[in-house]
Amino acid sequence: MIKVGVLGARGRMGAEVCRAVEGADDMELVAAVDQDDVRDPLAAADVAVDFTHPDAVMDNVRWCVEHGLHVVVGTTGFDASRLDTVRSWLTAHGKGNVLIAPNFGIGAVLMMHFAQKAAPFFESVEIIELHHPNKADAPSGTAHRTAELVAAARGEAGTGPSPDATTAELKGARGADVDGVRVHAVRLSGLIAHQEVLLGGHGEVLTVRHDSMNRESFMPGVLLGVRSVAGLPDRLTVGIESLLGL
Ligand SMILES: NC(=O)C1=CN([C@@H]2O[C@H](COP(=O)(O)OP(=O)(O)OC[C@H]3O[C@@H](n4cnc5c(N)ncnc54)[C@H](O)[C@@H]3O)[C@@H](O)[C@H]2O)C=CC1
Ligand SMILES: O=C(O)C1=N[C@H](C(=O)O)C[C@H](O)C1
Repeated sequence: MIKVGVLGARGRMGAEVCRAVEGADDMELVAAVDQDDVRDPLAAADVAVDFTHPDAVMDNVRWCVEHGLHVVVGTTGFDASRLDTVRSWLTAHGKGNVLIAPNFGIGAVLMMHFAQKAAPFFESVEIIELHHPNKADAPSGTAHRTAELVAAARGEAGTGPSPDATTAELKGARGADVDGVRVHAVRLSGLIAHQEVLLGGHGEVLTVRHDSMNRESFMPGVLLGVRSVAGLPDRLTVGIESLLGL
């Protein structure tokens, strides 16, 4: 039986995780913690799951690593510097692994994988992510990671930069620049989480799109992460691609 604690338990995702854990035959929910709650009940867990806020997640991960817990992190906002900081905490503390994934949706992970494979074959690649208007960060962690993966694949293949003749731009019109890939963020009532990767070539456009229709869709990936984190080969794993054999 895997004992699970949830950080952000009263949030949109955290509440979904609590339900999923309580519905899993091989898991027990031992702690459900939210803002201003004491974290001590988490010490009874084998695995902590964090779906909080980019401004809160680092202190939560630090606390969990210091208490020897495995941590599954869905909260976004991780850059290379934050990942290096987590690595330093893991080096200082011998127990526990950390799995950080900007998206636990199986379809979304496949979208990122397909985009990474296709990107070197097209002259232009841009990303449009679309989310509910209650989202705190932009662009999304998924779009940021997709852009990083696309840029790395294009770099390895020697694919040049996407052509862009823009010389007069209203600030923000061309979106964010992530490793040379333009990322555009839409915030719209009625949406949950959606992303399109647009790949343009000579006389053709390939669109890779994923739609998360509800937050339950992320749970198979989250539960896979909870079941897998203890046995991962590295102390820190980013993304669940390796858990899916990609
Ligand atoms: N990796 C993935 O598959 C997914 C990641 N996310 C990410 O998860 C995060 C949360 O998203 P939502 O659940 O929609 O947000 P939300 O705002 O609905 O929930 C966040 C919860 O965390 C709580 N919280 C804030 N600071 C805290 C702290 N220091 N300790 C404990 N709890 C704290 C809040 O009170 C709130 O209940 C965001 O970063 C979002 O981008 C969201 C969906 C899927
Ligand atoms: O805030 C959300 O809702 C989501 N956040 C994650 C991200 O920033 O990529 C994952 C998914 O897009 C939903």
